[in-house]
Amino acid sequence: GFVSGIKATLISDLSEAQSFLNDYNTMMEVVYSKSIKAAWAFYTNITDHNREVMVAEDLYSDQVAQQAARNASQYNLTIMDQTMRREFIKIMDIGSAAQTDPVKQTRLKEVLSEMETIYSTAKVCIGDGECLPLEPDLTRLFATSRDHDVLLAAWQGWRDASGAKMKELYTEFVTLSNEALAILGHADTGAYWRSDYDSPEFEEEVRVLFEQLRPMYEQLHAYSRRKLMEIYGRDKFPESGHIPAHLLGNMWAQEWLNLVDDFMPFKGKPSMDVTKEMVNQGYTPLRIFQLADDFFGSLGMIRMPPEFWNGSMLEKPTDGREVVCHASAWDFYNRKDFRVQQCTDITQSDLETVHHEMGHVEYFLQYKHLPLQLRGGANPGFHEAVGDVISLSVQTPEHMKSIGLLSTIGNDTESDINFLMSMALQKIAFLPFGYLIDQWRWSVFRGDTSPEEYNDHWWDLRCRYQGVSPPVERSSSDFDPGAKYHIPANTPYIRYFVSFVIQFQFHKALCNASGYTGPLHRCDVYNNTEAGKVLGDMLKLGSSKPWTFAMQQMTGQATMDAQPLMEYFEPLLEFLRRENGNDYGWHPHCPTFKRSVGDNSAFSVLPSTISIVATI
Ligand SMILES: CC(=O)N[C@@H](CC(=O)O)C(=O)NC[C@H](CC1(C(=O)N[C@@H](Cc2ccc(O)cc2)C(=O)O)CCCC1)C(=O)O
Ligand SMILES: [Zn+2]
Repeated sequence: GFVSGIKATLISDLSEAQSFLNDYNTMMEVVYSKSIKAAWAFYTNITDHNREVMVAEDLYSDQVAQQAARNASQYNLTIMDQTMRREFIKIMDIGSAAQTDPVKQTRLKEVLSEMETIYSTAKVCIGDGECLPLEPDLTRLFATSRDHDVLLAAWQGWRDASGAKMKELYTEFVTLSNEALAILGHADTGAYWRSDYDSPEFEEEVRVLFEQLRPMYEQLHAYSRRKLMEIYGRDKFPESGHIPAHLLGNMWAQEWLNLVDDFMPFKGKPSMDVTKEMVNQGYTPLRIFQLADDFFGSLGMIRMPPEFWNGSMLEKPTDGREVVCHASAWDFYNRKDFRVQQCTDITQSDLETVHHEMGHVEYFLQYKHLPLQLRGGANPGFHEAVGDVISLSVQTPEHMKSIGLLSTIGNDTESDINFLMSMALQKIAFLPFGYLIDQWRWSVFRGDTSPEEYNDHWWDLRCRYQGVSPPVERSSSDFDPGAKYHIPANTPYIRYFVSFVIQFQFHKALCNASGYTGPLHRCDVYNNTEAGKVLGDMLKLGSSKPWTFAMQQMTGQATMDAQPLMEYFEPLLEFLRRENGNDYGWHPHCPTFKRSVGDNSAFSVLPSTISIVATI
C-alpha cells in the first residue's frame, strides 16, 4: 500500500528555531507562574474553591504546553547543538499534560487534589474527642512518646485516617496516569520518571548501590533492635528479627534521629539532640531560616531575595486555615518569586528540613537565568542533595558549637562515635526506605502489582529491605502506602535514595576544594568560598547538561558512588560490628499473625529451625 500521510518538511532554520525558543520562554513563564500561584493558593489555604481554581489553571497550562509541543515537533533536531536539542526534547516531553481528553485530564487532576486533601487534613481522634493532625502533634508524639500502646494507636489511627481512605482513588490514578503517558510513548509512569536519569540501566545502578550499603544498614538495625528491646521488652518483638514499625520515633520508621538519646553508645557525653537547646534559646522559625541563609551567604552563594522573605509561609497559620504542612520549595518560573512553605517546628529535625528546602531555592536562584526548560536539577537526586550537603557541615559538633547549640566538642573517640550514631540514625536508617518506595510504585505502574496486592507487596518490601514489620495485622482494605505523603502527592521518591548517596560525594568534593584534610564526618565548609564556587558552578548548569557531566565537573568522576558515604561512616561500622557480633539480620518475609484468640504476643513463633538469618 501507499505510505500514508505526507512527511511534513521539518524547519531546518536555526534562527527560526531560536526565535521559537524565545517566544516559548516568554509565553510559558507567564502561563506557568499563573498556574503555580494557583497551586500555592491551594497549598496555603485548602478550600474547595482554591482546589477548583488550581485544577482549572493547570488544565489551561496543559493545553498551552500541548500546543507548544506540537509546534516544537516541526523543527529538525538533527542540525541543533546538544543544548538546543535538549531544550526541544524537554518542550515536547510534557508528561501527563499530554492527555487531550478533557474528561480524563480533569479527572486525573481532581483525583490527585482529592488525595492531597485527604492526606493534608487527616487527623487521629484519641479518647477524649481530641483529634490530632500529623504536624505538629503526631510528629511530636512519635518523637517523644515511649508508650507502646499510645504509639500503636497513633500509628494505626493515622493509616486509617489517610491511606485507607484513598485506595480506590489511587487505583484510578494509576490507570489515568499511565494512559496519559502512553500518548507520548512512555511504557508507564515509572518509565517516564526514570527517564530523568538518562540511563537505561538506572534500575540496576540503584540496586547495586543498595546492595553495597545493605550490610551497614543491617548493623545499625541490629543495634537499634537491641536498644529498643531494652525499652519495650523482648516480648513486643517478633521472632523473625523485625522491628515493629511504630517504635522507631517516626511515623514511617524512615529516620530514627528521635531515638538518639536512647541509642547513644557512650552515656555521660553531651546530647547530640540540639532540640532542647534551640527551644531554650528561644529559636523561632524565622531565625532558623536566617541561620540557613547565612550559611549560603558565607559560601559566597546567592542569599534569599526579599520576595522569598515576603512570600514564604514559614510556620503553620493560627487562623484555622487548613494548609499542606508537608514542607515544600517553590520556583514560580518568573525569575522573581521563590518560596518555601513549611509548618516549621523548633526541632533539630526541622533545622535539617529548613536547610533542605533552602537548598532547593538556592538551586532555583542559581539557574534562573537559563531557559525555562533547563531550570531543573541535573537529575532529581541533585536537587534533593543541595540542602543536605550544607546540613552535613551544619550538624558537625564544630559547627553546632560555633552557633552556640552545643556547649562542648568531645574530640575523644567515644564522642566521635556518638556523633556518627546521630548521623547514621538520619542517613543510614533512611536508605532502605528511600529505595523501596519506588520499587513498589514502579511495580504498580508496570502492572506487576494489582490493587488487591498493593498492601501485601508494600509490606513484603518493608519486611525484606527495611526489616520493619506491621505492629498489627494488615488487611487488603488497608492502603498503607497512602499514609506516606509522596504517594498521594505523586512525588517520585528514588531521588532521595540517589541524594543520600551523592550528597556524600558532593560533601567530599567541597571539603577537598576547601583544603580540609581531616576525617570526612568532621568537615565543615562554613565561610569557605572555594567550596561555594565548586557548588555554585554545578548549580548554574541546571539541567542543561547530562547529570554525568555535572557530576564529573564537581567530583572528578561521572558516576554515583557509595564510597564517600562508606568512608564517612567507617568508624561507626567497626563499632557496630564489635557490638553486634552474630546478632544481626532478620527473616526476609514478614512475621505471620497468630489466629488463635487470647495469645498476648501478636506474632507467631516461627519454627525454631528458622533462626535469625542475614537477609538472603
Ligand atoms: C513544589 C515542590 O513540590 N517542590 C519540591 C522540591 C523540588 O522538586 O523542587 C518539594 O518541595 N518537595 C517536598 C519535599 C519535602 C521533604 C520531603 O518530603 N523529604 C522526604 C525525604 C527526605 C527525608 C529527609 C531528608 O533530609 C531529605 C529528604 C521525606 O520526608 O520523606 C520534607 C522533609 C525534607 C524534604 C522536598 O523538599 O523534597
Ligand atoms: Zn527536597
